[in-house]
Formats: sequence, structure tokens, C-alpha cells
Amino acid sequence: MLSREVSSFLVQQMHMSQTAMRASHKDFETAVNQMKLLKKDPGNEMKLKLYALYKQATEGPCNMPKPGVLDLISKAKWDSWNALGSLPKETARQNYVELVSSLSSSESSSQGKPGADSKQPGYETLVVTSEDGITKIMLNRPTKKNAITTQMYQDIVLALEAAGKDDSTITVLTGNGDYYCSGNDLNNFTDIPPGGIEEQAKNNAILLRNFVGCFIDFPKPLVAAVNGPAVGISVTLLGLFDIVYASDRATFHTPFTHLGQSPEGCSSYTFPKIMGPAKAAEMLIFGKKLTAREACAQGLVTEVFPDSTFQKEVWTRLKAYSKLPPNAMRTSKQLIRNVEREKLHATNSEEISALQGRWRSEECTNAVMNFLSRKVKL
Ligand SMILES: CCCCC/C=C/CC(=O)SCCNC(=O)CCNC(=O)[C@H](O)C(C)(C)COP(=O)(O)OP(=O)(O)OC[C@H]1O[C@@H](n2cnc3c(N)ncnc32)[C@H](O)[C@@H]1OP(=O)(O)O
Repeated sequence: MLSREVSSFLVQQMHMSQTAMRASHKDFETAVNQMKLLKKDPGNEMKLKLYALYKQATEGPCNMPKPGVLDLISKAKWDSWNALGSLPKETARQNYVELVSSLSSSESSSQGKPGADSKQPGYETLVVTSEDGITKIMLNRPTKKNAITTQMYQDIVLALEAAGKDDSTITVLTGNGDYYCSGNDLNNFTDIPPGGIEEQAKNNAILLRNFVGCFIDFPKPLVAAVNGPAVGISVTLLGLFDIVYASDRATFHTPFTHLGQSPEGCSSYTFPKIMGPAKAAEMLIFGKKLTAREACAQGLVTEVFPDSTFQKEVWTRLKAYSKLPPNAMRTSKQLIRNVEREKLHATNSEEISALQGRWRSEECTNAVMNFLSRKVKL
């Protein structure tokens, strides 16, 4: 079974390396027309994203004067376009095409399913609980070291969206079992849709953009309780948390080069900012694994606790924090994050564009194959 998946993956990968990945002008025009045919209003936030990408794709970076504060609609449009910074036209074109394609496919997949919009999510691999003013989102695939499947990315987005709106004051992400998380489930790369690797890369890009975007925009204090080793995307995202508590058993490993990949989760911006460019390079380019104490000394981790008392000490501390005035906490968090929100979204887009290239590379194909065929472990 495994070898069939791997060889199908290889064949698709070879096919894709011969096919240009970037959205052509024709794809872009098709997407612009497709937008007009959508039956459901995609909502203001999505319309602003599409507007910004359209402008960036057709006119390049925003150099219009900023509209006055009272001209709310023009200002929102300007903000959205301006947030794309110097994103290249062709990347904007591609992002636009992907976004429209995701809207069209979600519209067609919800057709004929009465009540699809109101369906409450059931989290198969997350345990979400709310108690004492704290919403805890626990990754719950301990036998797979909490590796994140495509379904889990979507479920985490839903759980964060719900936590952002619920009555709790603090949200905590943690893992069940001996690992915090072993990063992206490498089997995600073998689940190839009918449109082949190209469609897969587009879908992954959309998924990842929304996933990381949700952390960037999360409105309340967000805490990571790193109960054990953390790998890949579960490490890079830590730069978007407000507090990171770690067990002294935790390690922090970003082996992107070994996997033929490149950093995500905004770490190409947050890590150099947190630990300085030299230390960030050692982690992100050379895959140096840090112990919890090293990560704490470098500013990625807030505090390290002995593994034997980790749960007790962390939850006692968080319960005390959760009683602080919630609106004051939210305001402070937003003041800290808003300064760089636009930069973070632009970084997210750039990292994903780079990753799309990496996912098509022979280096990445070989690394994933080696893991799946049990030849290599980190
Ligand atoms: C939508 C796309 C978005 C893309 C976003 C990109 C993100 C980048 C990353 O996150 S890169 C990091 C990817 N992660 C890895 O490369 C880790 C791979 N795993 C390992 O190297 C090891 O499993 C380990 C070091 C994490 C743990 O080793 P250990 O010997 O302690 O345990 P096992 O290897 O026996 O693991 C137990 C079972 O769990 C499966 N598993 C663990 N991690 C992953 C993973 N990332 N993807 C898929 N499967 C994973 C492992 O295969 C074992 O399964 P089995 O019991 O069925 O054999």
C-alpha cells in the first residue's frame, strides 16, 4: 500500500516538474470571470482579500494616497491592498486564482447538502475543552506524535475561530502523549487529488495560508504548553504565540532543509526578530535542534518547567492569569501584535509561495519518500 502511494506520488511529481506551476494570465482571467458566477456572497473579509490580490496582480504594489479615516470602505480596501507590500504580481495572480478556486469548490461541494453551513464540527483528532476561563485545544493523535493531517489543519482553524469568540479569556494549544507535535503529517503529500500534484500544492497553499493567518489574527492571549518534543510547523508557529511554556523534555526542531523544504509559520520573520539572525539561521537553514533551556535562552520559550511538575505548574499559573480583566488583556495583546500584523500576513504569503516551489522539487520528493518508506527518521 505504502509503496503504491509512494510511486503514485513520484509519478505525479515528475509530471508536475514538467508543468509550469504559476497561474497564467488566462487562468487569472478565468478566475475573474468565475468570481462573477459565484452564487453565495463570500463575505466582506474575503472580498477585501480578493480585491487586494486583484489590484496587486494588475497594478502592482499600492501607491495610492491613503483615503481619509471617514471614507471607511475605501480605507478598508486601501489597507488590504497596502498590506500586500511588495508581493510580486505573479504571486498575487496565483493567490487570486487559488482563492477563487477554493470558493468555487466549497460552493459546489456544499450544494445538495441541506444544512451544510450550520453543521457543527466534530473534532476527530483534537480535544477542545473550556474551563476556568481557559479554552484548551489539545492535539490528540499521540500514536502519530500528533502529526498534523489536512483535516487537523482545518479543525484547528475552526477551533481557534470558536475560541476567539467564546467566553474564555485565554486559549492554550498543547499535545496529548509524549510529543507536543511532530509537524506536518508527511502522508499529506501522498493524498493526491484528481487534479494531480498541481491541485494538491494549490490546496495545501490555501490551507496553510488560512491556518497561519488564523494564528496571526487570533484576538486573545494565546499560550503554547509544549509538553514534549516539537517539530516543523509546530515550532515555527511559536513566534505567533504570546506565551510559550515548555517541559524540560521538550526539544525544538525545524529540519526544513533536510526535508527539501523552507520555513513557514512566519518564522523567517519572527525567528530572526526573537533570537537574532545568526541563531535563527542555525535553526531554519541548518536544522539545529534546541533543547527547552536553549530555546528559552534564545527567547523562543517563556519559561521551562520540570517535566514531572509541568502540567500542575502551568495550569496553576494559567488559571491565575485567566482571572485578570479580559478586555485589558485583549487590548494589550492587540497593541503588541497590530504593529506587525500586515508584515506577518505578507511574510506568510511569501513563505507559502516559496514552499510551493519546494513541494515540487526533487529534494522534497526524495525526503518525503525516504520517510514514508521508513528509510529515514529525523
Ligand atoms: C498542508 C501542508 C502544510 C505543510 C506545512 C509544512 C510544515 C513543515 C513541517 O512541519 S516539517 C516537519 C515534518 N515532520 C517530520 O519530518 C517528522 C517525521 N517524524 C519523525 O522523524 C519521527 O517520527 C519522530 C522523530 C517525530 C519520532 O520518532 P520515534 O522513533 O519516537 O517515533 P516513530 O517514528 O515510530 O513515530 C510513531 C508513529 O508516528 C508516525 N509519525 C511521526 N511523525 C510523523 C509525521 N510528521 N508524519 C507522518 N507520520 C508521522 C510514524 O510514522 C510512526 O507511525 P507508525 O507507527 O505507523 O510507523
